[in-house]
Amino acid sequence: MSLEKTLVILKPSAVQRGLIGEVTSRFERKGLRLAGMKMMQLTDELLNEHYAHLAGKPFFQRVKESMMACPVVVCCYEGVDAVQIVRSMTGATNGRVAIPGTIRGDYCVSSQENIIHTSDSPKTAAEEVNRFFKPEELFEYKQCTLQHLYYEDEYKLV
Ligand SMILES: Nc1ncnc2c1ncn2[C@@H]1O[C@H](COP(=O)(O)OP(=O)(O)OP(=O)(O)O)[C@@H](O)[C@H]1O
Repeated sequence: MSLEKTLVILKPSAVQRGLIGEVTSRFERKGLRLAGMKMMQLTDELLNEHYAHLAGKPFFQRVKESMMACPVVVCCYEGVDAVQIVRSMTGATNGRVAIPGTIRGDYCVSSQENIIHTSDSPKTAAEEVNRFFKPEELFEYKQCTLQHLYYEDEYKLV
């Protein structure tokens, strides 16, 4: 168990279909804490870095163009084992085979337009959070003035 930060990108398919609230509410309901969130237009340069592992694939250019179709919403979530939790809530790459109950399983029928990107390991998550957010853009919950909302017992409020 470790306290982790992980990156979620609400892709143009989520933005254009008006699914931002639906998807982010799932992570909030689960109990993950939103540490950072912003809308941004991705660039070819940033996507070459982010999707470097896809560089040899026939769909690489098409995926990059899809990711630049409109601004995306980039989120950083924090929680114990957050990387694995978010990844399991995401579901398989192809929305047609992703299990119902997962985000891709519930909201898409495509491999490419699959609603969200989520970091796939703690190492990748650390790199991706660093790629998309400056440290000052992330809220540190340990400085939260309302920590009793999460840890009432430690604050002797119950
Ligand atoms: N066969 C394919 N056809 C079209 N697009 C694809 C295909 N495979 C992957 N992609 C696109 O490239 C993205 C990255 O592919 P990857 O293999 O890293 O999948 P993933 O880890 O499930 O997705 P992500 O990294 O976005 O969370 C996918 O999310 C999808 O948008």
